[in-house]
Amino acid sequence: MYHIGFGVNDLGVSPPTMALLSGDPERARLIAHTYLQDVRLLSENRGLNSYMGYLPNGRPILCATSGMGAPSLSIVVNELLQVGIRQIIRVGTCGSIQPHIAVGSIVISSAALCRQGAANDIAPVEYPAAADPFLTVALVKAAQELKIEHYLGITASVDTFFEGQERTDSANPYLLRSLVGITEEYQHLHILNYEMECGTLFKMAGVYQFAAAAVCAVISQRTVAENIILTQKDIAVQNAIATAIHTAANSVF
Ligand SMILES: O=P(O)(O)O[C@H]1O[C@H](CO)[C@@H](O)[C@H]1O
Ligand SMILES: O=c1cc[nH]c(=O)[nH]1
Repeated sequence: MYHIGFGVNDLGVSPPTMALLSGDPERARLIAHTYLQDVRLLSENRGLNSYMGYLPNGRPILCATSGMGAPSLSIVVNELLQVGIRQIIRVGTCGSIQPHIAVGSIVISSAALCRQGAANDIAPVEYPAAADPFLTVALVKAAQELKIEHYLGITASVDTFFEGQERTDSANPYLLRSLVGITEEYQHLHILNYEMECGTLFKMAGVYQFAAAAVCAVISQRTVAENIILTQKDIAVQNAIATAIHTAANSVF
């Protein structure tokens, strides 16, 4: 495959059908090398690092990189489907927009408000961006079993980290009028968090007919400040990874 840098022939006689998909290539590497056995690097093409390995129960699984944002994710997901992947769990990071959702916890997305241009090339704007219910319940069950603080609800997926998430402490302090107050509006709509991939992933799942779910580590608390809390990022990410791995290891998907 041109972008992900590997093909079905690189996946052996019993190829994986599930992928854990991270925006950050370093997270894909961390998941593979911390939790999987017999790990093999498949490709580092364009920084879209992909690894294949085995869960303790012998199940093969892929750890792949989406890159940041929906255009890159849409290419990677399309190619992953072409090599036989049928279940994708996004293991991401996000910013909480609700006061009770603290940094360090995780958000499991039931659906997404999809404000993403790439998704409009794949499905009408009104098309639902819904997570797979079975995979999502499995994530919740995993977080419960691991006693990880978790929240289930709607995620806002947008195309920009700064303007689209109403950040003004950046190179561009001037927001479009249509974006001023959008976070408060989303709070009233009971949206839990901001990130940049789930909406397009979920719409692709509906159109391409595969199962998608997402668990994101909360690394900023937007009711308090705009910045990322680096001191708690590692624990938050570990919580999201552990939840995804527990789900993959205990599910029959
Ligand atoms: O940590 P990842 O998975 O990249 O996810 C989040 O982090 C990036 C922005 O910092 C965006 O991709 C956003 O969705
Ligand atoms: O605030 C945040 C944190 C991570 N990723 C996002 O998109 N936003």
